[in-house]
Amino acid sequence: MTILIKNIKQLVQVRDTSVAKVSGEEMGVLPILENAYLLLENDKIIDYGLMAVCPEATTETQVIDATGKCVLPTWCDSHTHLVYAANREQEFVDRINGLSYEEIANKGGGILNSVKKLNEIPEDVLYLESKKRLENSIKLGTGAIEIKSGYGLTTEGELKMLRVIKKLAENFPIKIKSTFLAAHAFPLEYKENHKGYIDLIIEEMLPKVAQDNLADFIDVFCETGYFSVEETKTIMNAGAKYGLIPKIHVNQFTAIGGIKACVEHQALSVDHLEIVTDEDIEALKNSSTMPVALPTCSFFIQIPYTPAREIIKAGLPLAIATDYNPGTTPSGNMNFVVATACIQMKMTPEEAINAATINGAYAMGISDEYGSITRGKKANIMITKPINSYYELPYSFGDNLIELVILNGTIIA
Ligand SMILES: N=CN[C@@H](CCC(=O)O)C(=O)O
Ligand SMILES: [Zn+2]
Repeated sequence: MTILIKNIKQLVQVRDTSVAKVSGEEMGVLPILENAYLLLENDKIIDYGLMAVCPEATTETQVIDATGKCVLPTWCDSHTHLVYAANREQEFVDRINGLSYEEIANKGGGILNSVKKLNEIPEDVLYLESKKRLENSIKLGTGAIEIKSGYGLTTEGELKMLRVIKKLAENFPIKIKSTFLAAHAFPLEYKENHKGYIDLIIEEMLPKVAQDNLADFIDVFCETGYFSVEETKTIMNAGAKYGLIPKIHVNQFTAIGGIKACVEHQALSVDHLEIVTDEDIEALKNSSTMPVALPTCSFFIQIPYTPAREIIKAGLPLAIATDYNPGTTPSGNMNFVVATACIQMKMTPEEAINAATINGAYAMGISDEYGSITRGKKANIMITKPINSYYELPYSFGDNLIELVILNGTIIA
């Protein structure tokens, strides 16, 4: 199957030479071609260039006229919890009425609320609920996504979540990476017995996850009141024995030295970073760990935004992702993430789009195949509605400007 997209107003994030990620000042550079064409063959990007040298379409070629429209690589959403049983809208109202995330968690809400519901829901219903969310994310332009477990906190519950993620990966054309997050919270019965729960993760859950090949990454909620830095290290070490690379929730509410530990354990990414110290920034310099900001989480639960300007000024890369989950971010809309990054974190549209594409792909270990318009990469692209320029993506926040999504060279939505 060959698709030729013609008359593209702006072909965005075009890179002749693939880069793994962009850092510091490079983040402000977003290569574009104006009045361009893009040629896709089967599941790959074959060619692109200016309309002046656009190839002739054969009779088998499907031609799409993108006059007035922009074409971009699909979003790479590197941090989600989209497999969950039910919404938590009561907590949303509790927060409006003055309770904090911590106070809600202490009342039995928060993660443990989702855990109870997850362990009650049948696996097929969990799949159907999750599938709807994934379909919606795809419609909004997401073409690669990471999904975590972490609402089971029992062996069966965690495996159930991971099996659902695996089934989504088998049934949908979107690229899915899976993360084992049993260390998301301590179940009530282990509140005073941290070692007991960590032993359960390491001795019972991890071998089963590995045996059934259910995860690519391992995650821990490294935070005051959740998993300490020492506990996080123990779990990262255990995961490493099964080849699971760490991608860690850290510095959401407090800075406790977790970032340095993650870097020392070659974490692929450190995610959240709403609270960042100079030591954290130093630890990230010259490392291969991608900082990941989750701006719509900050928006929804009204906590500080990740200091993007400080991170970029230090020469570091930055990715942005949704954090799609029922507690802190009930939205999988990467367009809104890009807009929030620009509006609240003062990222330029160029920086935000780099953060949501090539750097997001890096944070899932897939930037050799996803995250830019590069010959040989996967044909995962999106076409906007007619717009003045790609600036309108963050500018028209709240509108869906994505008209067409193509995944693996097939028109999806
Ligand atoms: N902070 C930890 N985990 C999720 C929230 C989980 C929940 O509240 O259900 C997050 O990334 O924001
Ligand atoms: Zn998260």
